[in-house]
Amino acid sequence: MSVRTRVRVPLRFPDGFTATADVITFTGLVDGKEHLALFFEGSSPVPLVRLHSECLTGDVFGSERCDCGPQLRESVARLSETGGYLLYLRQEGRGIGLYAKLDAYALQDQGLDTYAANRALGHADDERDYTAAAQMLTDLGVTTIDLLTNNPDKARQLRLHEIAVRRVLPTDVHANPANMRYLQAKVDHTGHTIRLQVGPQVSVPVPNRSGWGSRE
Ligand SMILES: Nc1nc2c(ncn2[C@@H]2O[C@H](COP(=O)(O)OP(=O)(O)OP(=O)(O)O)[C@@H](O)[C@H]2O)c(=O)[nH]1
Ligand SMILES: [Zn+2]
Repeated sequence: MSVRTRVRVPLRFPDGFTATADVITFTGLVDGKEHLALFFEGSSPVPLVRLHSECLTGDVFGSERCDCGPQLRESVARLSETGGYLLYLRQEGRGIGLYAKLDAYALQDQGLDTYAANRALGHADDERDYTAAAQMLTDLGVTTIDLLTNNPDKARQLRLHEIAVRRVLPTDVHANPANMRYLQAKVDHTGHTIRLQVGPQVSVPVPNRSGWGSRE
């Protein structure tokens, strides 16, 4: 496994935000998928890393059923500020694929929560494996990271693959009426560190970006 290609790409988002990243591809990743790394220049010896699981509906079309689109936009903003890596992982639908995710949405419209819907379709709650992400980091010479996520499983799996996660930093809370139930299920079921508040809210920043219970 190794880096295959590295190309510089100027990025412009629909809201006018711009950044520049090196887009990096790989050979020999364990799951054979076309995962990407985006490198943002910075001076920190320990890079900030975001593992973003593909979500076509949220990332591309702006679906409000989840928080993926705003998390992606936030990650790029933070990474272009501090430097680091965005790993864009082809794990659509928590690893079950796009069509199955939409089947799961249909079941959620009948009352199941996001995890029960997966199980009703014969899938596990979360089928994501981060071995390839660890391989990508290793290929890039990155062994110690600060990880931007609310999902404890990402840090746990990376550590199993010898990636030292120095700090886990939460993303902002990107709640709206259409994704509230989904975010609540993540908190209740998988221990996602999302500070949900009661009542309507939109993209509420968490006060401390240095990690839960710690300050820089
Ligand atoms: N199966 C399924 N997948 C979903 C659903 N909603 C979003 N996803 C997928 O979930 C993945 C994102 O996972 P999340 O649980 O939102 O967040 P996370 O990656 O675990 O945690 P963060 O790092 O904090 O973002 C993407 O691949 C989405 O396509 C759903 O209802 N069912
Ligand atoms: Zn999503």
